[in-house]
Amino acid sequence: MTARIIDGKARAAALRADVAGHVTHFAARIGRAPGLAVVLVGEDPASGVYVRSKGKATREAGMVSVERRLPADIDEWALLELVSELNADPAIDGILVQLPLPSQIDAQAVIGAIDPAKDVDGFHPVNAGRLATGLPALVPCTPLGCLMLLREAYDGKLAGLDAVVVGRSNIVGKPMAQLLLGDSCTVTIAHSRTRDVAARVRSADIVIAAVGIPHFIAGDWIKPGATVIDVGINRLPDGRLVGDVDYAAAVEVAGAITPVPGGVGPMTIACLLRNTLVAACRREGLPEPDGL
Ligand SMILES: NC(=O)C1=CN([C@@H]2O[C@H](COP(=O)(O)OP(=O)(O)OC[C@H]3O[C@@H](n4cnc5c(N)ncnc54)[C@H](OP(=O)(O)O)[C@@H]3O)[C@@H](O)[C@H]2O)C=CC1
Ligand SMILES: Nc1nc(=O)c2c([nH]1)NC[C@@H]1CN(c3ccc(C(=O)N[C@@H](CCC(=O)O)C(=O)O)cc3)C=[N+]21
Ligand SMILES: [Mg+2]
Repeated sequence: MTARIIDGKARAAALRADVAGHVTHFAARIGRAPGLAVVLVGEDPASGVYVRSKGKATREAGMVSVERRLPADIDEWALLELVSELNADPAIDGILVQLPLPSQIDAQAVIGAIDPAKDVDGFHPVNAGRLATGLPALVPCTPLGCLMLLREAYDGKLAGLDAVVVGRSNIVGKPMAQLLLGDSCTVTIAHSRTRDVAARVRSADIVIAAVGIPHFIAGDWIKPGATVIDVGINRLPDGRLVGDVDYAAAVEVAGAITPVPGGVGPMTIACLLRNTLVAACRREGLPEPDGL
């Protein structure tokens, strides 16, 4: 049996179209479109590509896109100054500071300086705490996109499933585990000190791979019929983009699997637009857009 391929690109296009519809209503009601500011420090070419594609997607959804570029050697206070300027700007509903940041800058200090109401990445400790305690939050885009794909794959019935999240970063692994717990999965978080990752993965109905190592998850680790969500984005020396899962092997065992590219990545960008719309509605006192 070969796995069903989960088409993240198509699901993301549908979400972006839904967001665009809500943006039209927002603009008619409020007299302006939601605004997203993306801050890029330095000239990392891969980051430059993401920032440009985010800007294009933002404009296509009818929102205002603001790009602020700072040189790589800037000091932390200059970045904090820019963040407070964006916090105070009424036309800006969402602020994303592209990570990673150069080593002279304390990323936690910068994230902590963003107004939690504009923190569309969901990285601020206030949003992480709200997610962990079940309060309304801005939820990190990549895990939210994964959850949307899973809810669709299981027709909303995730309760009681065994999920293993490989990776415990603040931006992917930890919030992913919180979201799965919120949908009543039994959640295991594996990381670099886990004694037998393969055994954990073999027991899972749902596998989330967020490690950053190509082919880390072997095909014979996958329980037959399991759903595999591959968050990894790894550039090989030959230029190919691959995930963290040995896709060719896993696709023969899994019940459903996300490809790279075309899986989680496009969902991340669509969820960023979704979060910007949600932040804008909350800031303007409008009801939450439904169906997103
Ligand atoms: N598709 C998308 O939209 C996005 C994709 N990504 C991609 O997802 C991947 C993960 O990103 P991110 O969470 O930021 O990465 P981090 O490097 O922050 O975290 C990697 C995690 O993997 C764990 N890990 C490393 N080696 C092993 C090992 N041998 N066994 C088990 N666990 C291990 C680490 O454990 P420990 O904590 O112990 O060090 C850590 O928790 C990357 O490929 C990244 O490019 C990221 C964001 C968005
Ligand atoms: N503050 C912050 N927030 C982020 O969300 C953030 C970040 N910093 N730093 C970098 C990572 C990475 N990330 C991706 C988003 C989309 C794709 C994506 O759309 N990928 C396409 C392929 C793109 C290509 O071909 O290069 C796909 O998987 O199909 C990938 C990676 C967001 N990140
Ligand atoms: Mg780490």
